[in-house]
Amino acid sequence: MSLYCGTACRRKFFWCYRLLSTYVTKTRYLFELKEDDDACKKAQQTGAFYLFHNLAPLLQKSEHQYLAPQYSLLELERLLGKFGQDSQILEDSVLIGCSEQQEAWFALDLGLNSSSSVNASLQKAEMETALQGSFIKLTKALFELNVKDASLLSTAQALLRWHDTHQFCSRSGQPTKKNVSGSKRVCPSNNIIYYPQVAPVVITLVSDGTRCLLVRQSSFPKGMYSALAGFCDIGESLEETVRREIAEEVGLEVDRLHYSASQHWPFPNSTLMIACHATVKPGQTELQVNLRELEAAAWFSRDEVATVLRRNNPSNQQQSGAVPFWLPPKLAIAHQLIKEWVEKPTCSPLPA
Ligand SMILES: NC(=O)C1=CN([C@@H]2O[C@H](COP(=O)(O)OP(=O)(O)OC[C@H]3O[C@@H](n4cnc5c(N)ncnc54)[C@H](O)[C@@H]3O)[C@@H](O)[C@H]2O)C=CC1
Ligand SMILES: [Mg+2]
Repeated sequence: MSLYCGTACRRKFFWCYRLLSTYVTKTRYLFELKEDDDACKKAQQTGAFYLFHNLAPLLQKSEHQYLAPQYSLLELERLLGKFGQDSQILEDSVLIGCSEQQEAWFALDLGLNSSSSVNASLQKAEMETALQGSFIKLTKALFELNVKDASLLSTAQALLRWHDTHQFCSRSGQPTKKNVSGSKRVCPSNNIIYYPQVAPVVITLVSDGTRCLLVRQSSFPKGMYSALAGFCDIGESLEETVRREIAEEVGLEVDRLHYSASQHWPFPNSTLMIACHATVKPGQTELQVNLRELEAAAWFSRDEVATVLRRNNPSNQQQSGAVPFWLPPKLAIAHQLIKEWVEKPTCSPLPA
């Protein structure tokens, strides 16, 4: 189908098309690969593969950061052959994106118990030697990856985990079958389609106008404080979740709130973090911390938070002993929310 609406406006639309073409073409190519098994199999022939072992990505350490190596199908088949593994395991790979030149990117886990391969779990140490890298937990590696790799590997891990934990139909109990791209699983006995799940979570930086509220869960790394987060309950709007979570966890009522940004977050499962700023009424700031949810919550001044942001490295702080807390790393949306508040403390909010 033509992308132009007619000869008269061809020139004008040519410019629009030229401006959008890379992104639109890439998006439509990925859509085709998700829907069409044959096209996706073909794309694997020229595609690149990222490797995992039990959900830990294969990484190579360069001077200052981790790099995620890519392998061609041919390289992968050779490697599998070397380990006496048949290439059926490739059926477990999932599509995670593509380059601007339409080179499709896939992820494959060599350590999970595969449904399609007899001898699925390959020896981790032997693989690492052959691949000249290490399978490193994403929780450890994420913050030392560049933004592109961090995002790709987060997506890959979430998708691989979802397939690993959703291999059976919850209605019939029969094994479900993954399509080639991994965008869905289907139960052959009743045709129920299962799509990868994402849980919406709101993360809110609460302010009383001059201070912001930071909280700690006992599961956080020592000394780290963050914005207040919570899963959306079924039936709730985003605004309702923000109001409920703030009331539940610290006993405050939201006066105004506004949306800031969102982020896919792979821990502990796939969540969509929806980041907001909220204000409470001045004079209604007394905290009643729910100790079943939080270990601590406190108000911090803009100066205190700005100081910690400037030197946000827990080991430095422990050495100097000068700053009692630290904040989530740059890649986390909590960091962006806090930074936004420090830089623009009086952005115009909407009523909740
Ligand atoms: N990217 C970032 O900057 C940050 C991300 N987070 C993420 O936000 C998420 C939610 O924060 P929490 O305060 O723990 O949520 P929360 O305040 O809703 O409490 C967690 C509890 O909610 C219940 N729950 C309801 N629906 C759930 C679901 N779909 N999955 C798991 N538990 C569910 C469970 O009982 C669980 O123990 C966490 O997974 C955390 O990793 C938290 C802070 C910063
Ligand atoms: Mg919470």
